[in-house]
Amino acid sequence: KRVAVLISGSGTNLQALIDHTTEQNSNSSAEIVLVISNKPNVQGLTRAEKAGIATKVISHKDYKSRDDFDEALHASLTSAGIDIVCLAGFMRILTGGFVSKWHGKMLNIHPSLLPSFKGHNAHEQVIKANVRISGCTVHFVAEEVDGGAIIVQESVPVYHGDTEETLAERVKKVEHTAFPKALELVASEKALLNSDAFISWR
Ligand SMILES: Nc1nc2ccc(CNc3ccc(C(=O)NCCCC(=O)O)cc3)cc2c(=O)[nH]1
Ligand SMILES: N[C@@H]1O[C@H](COP(=O)(O)O)[C@@H](O)[C@H]1O
Repeated sequence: KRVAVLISGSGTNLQALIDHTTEQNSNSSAEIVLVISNKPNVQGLTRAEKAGIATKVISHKDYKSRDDFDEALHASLTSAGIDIVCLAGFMRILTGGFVSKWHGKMLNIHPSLLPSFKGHNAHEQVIKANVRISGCTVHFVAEEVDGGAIIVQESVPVYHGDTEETLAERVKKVEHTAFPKALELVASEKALLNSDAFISWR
């Protein structure tokens, strides 16, 4: 399956996906052929270039509306013959129109155990809630932000005195195994999204 990864920043999850799909004995069903960032000069673009993967910057600032931005995104993905889209630290909310075109073909990684702690400040919410376990969730992207069907989750302990930084670092380690695992399940069609809430497992 031809995979595009959408990023906005450092791209450590992108790197984990690259390492997994290019490792010989992973015989992965997925091949990353395109990386798109909505921000220029981010480290994730350098990671893609080093791996010989095509890159593109589509800045939301160049578009009048969210719909226009999403349409440009969709055009790039379809012209590259993309089968699966991975959001890896991509920080733009996508319109329902775009999401529906990629139903069951678009994955996102979120740094909490959904459905708890949705939104862009998950670690802050986790620390404030004084929970003792956190982790990451890879889910299909639905119109409701962070509300899509869950594919893979991995947990980590939360320690007293943890800061957002110490927690983020511990969570990122398991993100880098969870995302490749989820991509493999979807690319090999072991995990299929039938309705927005349910996944069928083959
Ligand atoms: N429709 C849909 N689209 C998404 C886009 C990105 C992400 C990644 N996780 C994200 C979760 C939250 C945000 C957020 O609130 N950012 C601040 C507002 C930025 C903006 O104005 O766009 C961004 C990405 C998930 C989703 C999703 O679950 N559903
Ligand atoms: N979606 C969230 O944004 C961060 C992206 O980090 P990176 O993959 O760009 O290093 C990760 O923590 C991920 O959970």
